[in-house]
Amino acid sequence: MTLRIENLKVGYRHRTVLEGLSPRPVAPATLVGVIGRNGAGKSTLLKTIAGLLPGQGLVHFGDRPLDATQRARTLGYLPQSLPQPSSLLAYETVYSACRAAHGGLDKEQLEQNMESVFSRLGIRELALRRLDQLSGGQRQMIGLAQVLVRQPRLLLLDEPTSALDLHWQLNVLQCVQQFSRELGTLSLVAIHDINLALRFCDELWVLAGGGLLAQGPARDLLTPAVLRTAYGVEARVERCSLGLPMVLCDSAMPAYQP
Ligand SMILES: Nc1ncnc2c1ncn2[C@@H]1O[C@H](COP(=O)(O)OP(=O)(O)OP(=O)(O)O)[C@@H](O)[C@H]1O
Repeated sequence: MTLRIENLKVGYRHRTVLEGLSPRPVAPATLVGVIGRNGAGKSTLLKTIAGLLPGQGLVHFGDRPLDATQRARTLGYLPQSLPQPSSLLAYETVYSACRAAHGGLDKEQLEQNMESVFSRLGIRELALRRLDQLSGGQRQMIGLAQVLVRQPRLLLLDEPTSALDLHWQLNVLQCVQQFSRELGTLSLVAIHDINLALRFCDELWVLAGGGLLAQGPARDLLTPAVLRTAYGVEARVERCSLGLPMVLCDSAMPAYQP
């Protein structure tokens, strides 16, 4: 299903964060990286699409508005905060998320879904550990498992790699990419690591100055001018030995205001 957003305004009671947001429609199975400096509005945008903040404008998924019913059926959202530590086992929290999403499945099917998510993410050894005895990064992986087990058609991930080491950062992006391709899931991922975004995302949305500064294929979009405006940095975009673009930052511009 295609995501269509037109003239979207998002923010808080006394503060508009993004206005006139009209990205080109996004096709199913696309992995979109949402990037921009701190405070650019990445989380606010994802929360609005997730229905946690009111927004003005049009958000359609497929041929229907993304309303509460549609969200309950199609959407998976991972917030920036990690799952709260509790005495529950990791397995139990993922199982509850699975039951909530797929109430009609029998026990065997539910267990198959669970098995598939734990082994895809490579976290089977965490299944029987209590959440309050896991590290921050391990809890972030369990949070992701709680979302992926629902098999959402629209996946919103707010900095899913913020607590992860190099291995797990790659692992998560690889899983999300594979998941998007296999199930046709459309994923929006807010992310700070630009090179990770360039490596895995099909398309980037660059937020800056209260709107969408740029949108396009990840491998062509970023230029020194875009990076200067979006982040206030002097940067180069070079090709690595695989021919993929890589951003190298040289300096931060002093007293930068977008
Ligand atoms: N609850 C709130 N009430 C009022 N303003 C808020 C609230 N939460 C965030 N903001 C403001 O909205 C703007 C966008 O914040 P948001 O969290 O969406 O940015 P972000 O791009 O996700 O940043 P980061 O990369 O730091 O996570 C910021 O100026 C922030 O101060």
